[in-house]
Amino acid sequence: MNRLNFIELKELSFGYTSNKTIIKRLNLKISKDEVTSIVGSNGSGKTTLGKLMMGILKPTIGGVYILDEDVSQMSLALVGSKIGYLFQNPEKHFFTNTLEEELGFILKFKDVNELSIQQQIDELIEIFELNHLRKSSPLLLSQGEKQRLAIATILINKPEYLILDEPTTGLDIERKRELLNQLNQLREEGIGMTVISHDQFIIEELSQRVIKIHRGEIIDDQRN
Ligand SMILES: Nc1ncnc2c1ncn2[C@@H]1O[C@H](COP(=O)(O)OP(=O)(O)OP(=O)(O)O)[C@@H](O)[C@H]1O
Repeated sequence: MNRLNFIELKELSFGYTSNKTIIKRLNLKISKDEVTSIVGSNGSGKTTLGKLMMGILKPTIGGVYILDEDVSQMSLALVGSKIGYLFQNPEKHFFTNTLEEELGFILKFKDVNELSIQQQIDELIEIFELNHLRKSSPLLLSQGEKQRLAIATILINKPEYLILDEPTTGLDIERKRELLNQLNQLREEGIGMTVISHDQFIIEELSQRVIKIHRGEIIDDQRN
């Protein structure tokens, strides 16, 4: 397997305040060819790590590199064109009145014509089985529908890689299976993924590599 490093962390350290280090000198290479799960107990630093990987948070020491490019030198929009980030709370993604508007929003700011916007919206609505909800308010959807819409809004930007923070929160086993199928389909299309999760089902079914974090340090790194 070609394990080209997609994301690399070098001596990465971070604290929200100067007196408490949350991420401690992490060194890690993440390949696009396998799904990587990041696991660990509450408060171990998983979400913080995900936000550092996206450049949403800035390291105190060390750095994050996407395909050898220093994330601190990249705009959030540029990082966002390469990596789609699913927030722990999918509602953080929504700010329009209907599901269709939500999906088309980003494309309106790019040089994309109306017909192409509509085609891309229709395609994602089909994949994520949201057709009956086109005119619904994103905030009124069920948890599973919100997760699917949030992932669809990320995919419309055509990222090469996804970082998914707790993608199965609030989903029953049937909805988890549906999401798993959709994520596996994306993998087959060549989209890489890191999944931050407590959910044993999604970790076991989706990932080939499991990294365990404890108090901001890697304490285990296993491949299936
Ligand atoms: N904005 C913030 N300001 C200050 N401290 C924070 C902030 N966000 C998180 N923390 C602290 O950083 C530590 C790591 O939090 P983080 O959310 O990264 O953990 P986590 O492993 O994702 O937890 P969980 O599994 O509960 O989501 C915790 O002690 C948390 O209280």
